[in-house]
Amino acid sequence: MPARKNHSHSKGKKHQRHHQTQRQPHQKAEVDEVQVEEEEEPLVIPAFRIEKSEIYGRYLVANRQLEPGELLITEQPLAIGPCVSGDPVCLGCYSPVTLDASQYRCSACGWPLCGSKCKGLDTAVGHTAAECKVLAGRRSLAGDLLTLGTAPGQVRDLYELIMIVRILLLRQNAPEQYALVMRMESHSEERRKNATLWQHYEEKVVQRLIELWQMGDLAEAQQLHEICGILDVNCFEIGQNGAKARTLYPSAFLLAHDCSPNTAHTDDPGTYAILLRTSRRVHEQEALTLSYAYTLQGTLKRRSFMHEGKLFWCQCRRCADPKELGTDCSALACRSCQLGSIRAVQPLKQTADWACDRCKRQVSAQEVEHQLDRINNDLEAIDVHDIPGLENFLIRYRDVLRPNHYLLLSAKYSLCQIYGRIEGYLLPQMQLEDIARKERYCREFLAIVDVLEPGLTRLRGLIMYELHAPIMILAQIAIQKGQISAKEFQCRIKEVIKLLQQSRDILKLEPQGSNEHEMGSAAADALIKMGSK
Ligand SMILES: C[S@@+](CC[C@H](N)C(=O)[O-])C[C@H]1O[C@@H](n2cnc3c(N)ncnc32)[C@H](O)[C@@H]1O
Repeated sequence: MPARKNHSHSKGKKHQRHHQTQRQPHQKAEVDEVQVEEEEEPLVIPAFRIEKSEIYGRYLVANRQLEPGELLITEQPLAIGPCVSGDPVCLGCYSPVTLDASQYRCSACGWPLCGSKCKGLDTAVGHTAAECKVLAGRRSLAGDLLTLGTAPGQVRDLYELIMIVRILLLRQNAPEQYALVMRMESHSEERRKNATLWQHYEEKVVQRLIELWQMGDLAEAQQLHEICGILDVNCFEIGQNGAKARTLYPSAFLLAHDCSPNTAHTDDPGTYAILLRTSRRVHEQEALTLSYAYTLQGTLKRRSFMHEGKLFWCQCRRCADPKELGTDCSALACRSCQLGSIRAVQPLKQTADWACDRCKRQVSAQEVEHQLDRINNDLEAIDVHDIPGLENFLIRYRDVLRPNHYLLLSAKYSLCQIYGRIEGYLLPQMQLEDIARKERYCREFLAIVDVLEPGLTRLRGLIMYELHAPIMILAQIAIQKGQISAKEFQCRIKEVIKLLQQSRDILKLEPQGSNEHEMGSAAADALIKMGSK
């Protein structure tokens, strides 16, 4: 299943899988002024510049109209490390590992690695000799504790320290890179006011590194808190083909957030470089935006995620709209009148009551939040390959949530991906009604993604690929049975071709070697077989 790519610490949910100018790659984003050099050099207007505002802080603005798909930034990470998820990964390449005794481990520090030939051994983006020395010196406090019997929380806490140690090593070994990291926003002052958050990092990171790991010579407490803040605010979550890491990039961190953004990014599985493109047309003077949160979540959830991790309340057009740009993807069914929809009346006020648009019954935001958490837990408890389980989930909540609700869409997206792909439900084995259901779910999902992540976005590319197959099969069956005319058949085939073309054009932007790129190639092959370009 393709992994979701989100800016920073958006939590990976099972059922939600789902800055460069025209000039050179790796160019710095500091392009405030256009330099006129030699007379014969054509004047190149950089695609964007850095601005500063009271609301956003530093952010990037388009210097001219940008067309969909323009490559704006491609740059290597300043720092990379395991995500804060608790899932053990190889310190060299971030692919999943186990904690059992048979797992290959680094002979010096004892941390699990994918194998002796891991591509990330002794590279700047993997397990370096300097890091190994630090960890080997604390083997009994770190690597040796990573066993099957270790509590998941403790595993998570140990992995969390890796990226912090790597940044401290930058300070010693690459001071310029360290300085770039330390220029990033940490929101330390606001974080300090949140006693629970501050105490968490004080215990889990600061005291551990200074007192237990005896690393006080590399950083004081204040700096460690600063680094924790920088990581929470600026990290990207990346990874391809099962690998998962978090990264800091020298200029991509400057993009402001929007819940329906105008850029999309992906990462190179070999180098972990980010590739950031416009996903749709961006007008001159428009801010360049990406989404720090998963876009297929409701306003209540997205806003609290941003507030917790990034320390701001999003006020974007989508957040301000009770119907979320017309998608209505947070609406609940009213239990009282059974007719109306319950929505946030003042979505920018996080704790304001929600109300039914018919009978006006009010529900507190807290009650809504609890209800959504319960439903989300139900969904998370279902295996992603459990088709009957997911279908039952849709039945159980169809009278509780409105049809476009993000939790229903999440289940539908999982179903779109597994119908046709798992034993018992492979396309030739599927009942006609199941094929038709796959088509319906794909269409419903695509209609929402078209609004929330319009243009050249991976999610659109993936779902369009999923959608082409059921349309094609059902059209073939229908013409064979004489249920549709040749004209109608042609019309459906035209739609299939259009879906495959768009899917190919989007997914070919994904890096070579990624599952998404493979799917783009499959779309291209299917088009060739159909005699189309
Ligand atoms: C990754 S940083 C972006 C760069 C940052 N503005 C700077 O000057 O370093 C994220 C921070 O930018 C600010 N920010 C980004 N998007 C915002 C938005 N839509 N509304 C308010 N603040 C935003 C918040 O302070 C957030 O914590």
